[in-house]
Amino acid sequence: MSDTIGYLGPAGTFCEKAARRYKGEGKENLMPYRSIREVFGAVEKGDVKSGIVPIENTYEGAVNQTLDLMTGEHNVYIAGEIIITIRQNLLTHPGVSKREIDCILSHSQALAQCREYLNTHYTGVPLLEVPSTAEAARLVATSAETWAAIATRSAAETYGLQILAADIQDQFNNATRFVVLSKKDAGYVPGCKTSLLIYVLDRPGALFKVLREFYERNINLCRIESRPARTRMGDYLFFIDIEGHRHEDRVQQALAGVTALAAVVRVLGSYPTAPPLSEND
Ligand SMILES: O=C(O)C(=O)C[C@]1(C(=O)O)C=C[C@@H](O)C=C1
Repeated sequence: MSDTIGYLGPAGTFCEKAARRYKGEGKENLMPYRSIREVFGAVEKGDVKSGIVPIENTYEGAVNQTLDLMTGEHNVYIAGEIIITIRQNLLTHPGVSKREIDCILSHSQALAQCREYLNTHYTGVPLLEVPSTAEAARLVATSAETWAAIATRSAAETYGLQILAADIQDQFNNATRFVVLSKKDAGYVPGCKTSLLIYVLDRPGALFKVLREFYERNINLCRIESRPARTRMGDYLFFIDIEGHRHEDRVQQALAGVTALAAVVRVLGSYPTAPPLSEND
């Protein structure tokens, strides 16, 4: 296992780029997995020391599969995060022209981030969701000449494809936040955040009272996201990120208050807040 990092592969994904960036170029020992679920499983089984998975994008929002896996019994924690700029490219076999393309493959998030571009330039061309951008590139390289992939520049090099169109994402400052999964979260350092999973019974003011526990202790909420509780329509789980480490007194007091109010409170992890995107990222 050593210090291997599992990531959503194959080689050439944005997840791989995030893993290399997080550990520092040349220092990483990476292991690709076919799905986000397999990365969770590898961390839980101890096959890898940590794993990196995408959790939200500035344009398309949450990576729902990651959130849903966080609610499962995987017994892994968030121990870190990193944000990288996402530049999507349209890749084809060398020599293929725009009018020859009859199917475009990519990860659902990548297709969504290029929705307007595709509607404008490839109206009516079938879109095919696959587990990652690099898997899309690999499939194009080994399949029909007239397929195209939305993927990274490094995937073009890895799979011998041309970049027919670069930077096709609809939003220029497109970025994705990735979280680092581990069997334990990070120890206290200044500048941490804590991710929580909270389930409250459907009562007037229930969520307000939970949020008030943070407000009254001057704890800033930096994210709140809901996902279906998969019980009945209108029942939700809340993913809340707060500033502060779970070992800080004010956070512990707030969590004690929330625990008295909510049906479920799970600390997903405390970890250092990612540095802001660099200009030349
Ligand atoms: O498919 C990849 O290359 C990934 O790293 C996954 C992923 C995602 O799930 O959001 C990461 C960044 C991009 O937003 C597109 C896809």
